Amino acid sequence: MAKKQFKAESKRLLDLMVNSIYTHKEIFLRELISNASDAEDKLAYKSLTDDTVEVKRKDLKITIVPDKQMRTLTISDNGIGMSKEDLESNLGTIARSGSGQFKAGLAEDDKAADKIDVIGQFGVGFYSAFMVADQVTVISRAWGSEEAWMWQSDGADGYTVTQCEKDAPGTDIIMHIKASGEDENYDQYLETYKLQEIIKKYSDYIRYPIVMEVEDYRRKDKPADAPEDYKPEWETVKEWKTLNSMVPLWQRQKSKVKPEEYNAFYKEKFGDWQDPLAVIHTSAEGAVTYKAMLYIPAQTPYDFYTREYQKGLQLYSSGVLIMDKCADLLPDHFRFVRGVVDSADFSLNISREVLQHTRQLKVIATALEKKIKSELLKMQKEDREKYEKFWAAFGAQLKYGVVAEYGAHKEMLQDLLLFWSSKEGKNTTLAAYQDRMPEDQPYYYYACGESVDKIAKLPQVERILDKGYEILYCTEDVDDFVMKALGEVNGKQFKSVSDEDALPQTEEEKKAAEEKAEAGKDVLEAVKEALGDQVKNVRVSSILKSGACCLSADGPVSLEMEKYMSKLEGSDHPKADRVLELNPDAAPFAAIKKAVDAGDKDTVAKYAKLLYGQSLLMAGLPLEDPAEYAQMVCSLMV
Ligand SMILES: Nc1ncnc2c1ncn2[C@@H]1O[C@H](COP(=O)(O)OP(=O)(O)OP(=O)(O)O)[C@@H](O)[C@H]1O
Repeated sequence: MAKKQFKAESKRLLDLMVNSIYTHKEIFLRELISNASDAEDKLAYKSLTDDTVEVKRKDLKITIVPDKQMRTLTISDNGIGMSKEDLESNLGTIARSGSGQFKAGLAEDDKAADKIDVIGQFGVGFYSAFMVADQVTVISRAWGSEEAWMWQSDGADGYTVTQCEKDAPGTDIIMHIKASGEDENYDQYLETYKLQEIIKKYSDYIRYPIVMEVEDYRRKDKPADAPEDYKPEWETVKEWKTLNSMVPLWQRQKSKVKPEEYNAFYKEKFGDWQDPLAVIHTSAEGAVTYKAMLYIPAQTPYDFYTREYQKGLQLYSSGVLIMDKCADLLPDHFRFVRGVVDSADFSLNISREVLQHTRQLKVIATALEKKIKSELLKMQKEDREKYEKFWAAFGAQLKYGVVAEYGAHKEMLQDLLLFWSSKEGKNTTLAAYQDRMPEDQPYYYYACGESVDKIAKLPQVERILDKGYEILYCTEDVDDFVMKALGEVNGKQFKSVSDEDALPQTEEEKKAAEEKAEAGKDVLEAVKEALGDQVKNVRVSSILKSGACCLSADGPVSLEMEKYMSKLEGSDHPKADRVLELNPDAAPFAAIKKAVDAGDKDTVAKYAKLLYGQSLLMAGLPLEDPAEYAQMVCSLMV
């Protein structure tokens, strides 16, 4: 059976193209400039491969001319140009890419091909002109030909091609800009400031100069014979200006870029007024070829810990901006990193606004994550002061990273963490803590609280310190979760000093504790009865040394977790099972015992509430009835 060809309703197809592919109308300029750059590239390639073509790369340029009176915007190049046939086949057939064919025709070992970077591939970009123009005229003269041709279309009723005059080879794209309406301001595409802005945004790294005549308001030179009361005069001058930077910093050799250049680029591009803490300039060749320039900022952006903050790296393909914040390139724990990634290998979708396949992205993201980690580790080892600055700005983010996804990233992050060390009186890494551990120390110890000072005074801290063991003082809400998520590092587990089994007990110690618990049973029961449901249990403490009491929790929810969750939105948060721990060797225990033995229930209740209140305060939790507590304390004084 004979195969039939698909037919396309070209008018509808064009309409679809113009109205459905792109999200932003301003993209038309990026597309036409990319085409002009491709045309220059093809001519540059020709000059490298054909001795008869004498074109100097430095003479190649792209010119932008807005004309408000005529309502036209003209984009001209002095590149390869198009013959009548080229115009008909390239601009008359939607989705036919002369540039794509050109690229496909280059041999792999073609040395001259390395010097060019053709962008076009889909054969649709040109038609984006109809998003902003109601008529497009293309005047083109192919290189080496004397003839020039004019292609013209209003986008709806096909196109015409007629012969015309053109002085030199190259192409002029003349767009007649649509009239502005209520919904859309087309006039802006005739304003030089807007055109400059769009070019800077999307086409800053096009490798040929993009020039436009712009107005500048300047102070006139002071005349030599100016009178004493001379007032400065201003004038408006028109001058041709190159709008794009051309060579992106990240394409330059690392050794040739000065630190000031890196810093200036960062500040301008990412709107920070402080120099970054570190720059990572890296490239890779192989499965995916890319160049990246990443920065670690010195300060926390004001919205960093809010939902408004968007993570991501700028993504370029062959010097053209594709995405401003590509989130897939950064894991959440490194969301503070700013920077750019450039690769010609991305599978772009037809609008060049998103990427089609994420495989290349994944490869790059994984490599960058490792790079960022090793850069931070290097900073931690070689410039601790700087690292402390980094930690103050973004340490919490790394901790959230440890907790996220059930601890899936803990191995990536654990070496980067810092905690306050009871021994050092400053921040320590886990590795340094482990190096200092006495041989018999069974765990990494940590204690949570509001501040280092307050934690140091917690009664449950005492016996661990007395053993000569170091404690990590944790002052952030998330810390308890971090320790639970870390679980075990280098064969040692994390233990809260408030855990009953924080210090392993010998059989004798266990027996002695059981005996004490048995001996104090009537006190424990009386205190529990007095406190009722406020506590789940009252027990003889094995975590106190000289302190009289403290609060701890049984079960999976710790007091710190309860505090953390109570700050989250919503009302139904899990509560810790509170346990009041009493020290049978401390004087208050004996005082309660006396009251119990005397059958003085009121005094027992008062003492129980006092000890419970103290324990709540030390744990950083609110008293349930502060007035009653104050009264009870006062009553002790009279
Ligand atoms: N200024 C120009 N000079 C020479 N040829 C051009 C010019 N503009 C467009 N062309 C030709 O027209 C073809 C179609 O252009 P169009 O912008 O529609 O697609 P493309 O650039 O090939 O691909 P993409 O859709 O990926 O941008 C190009 O491939 C190129 O051959």
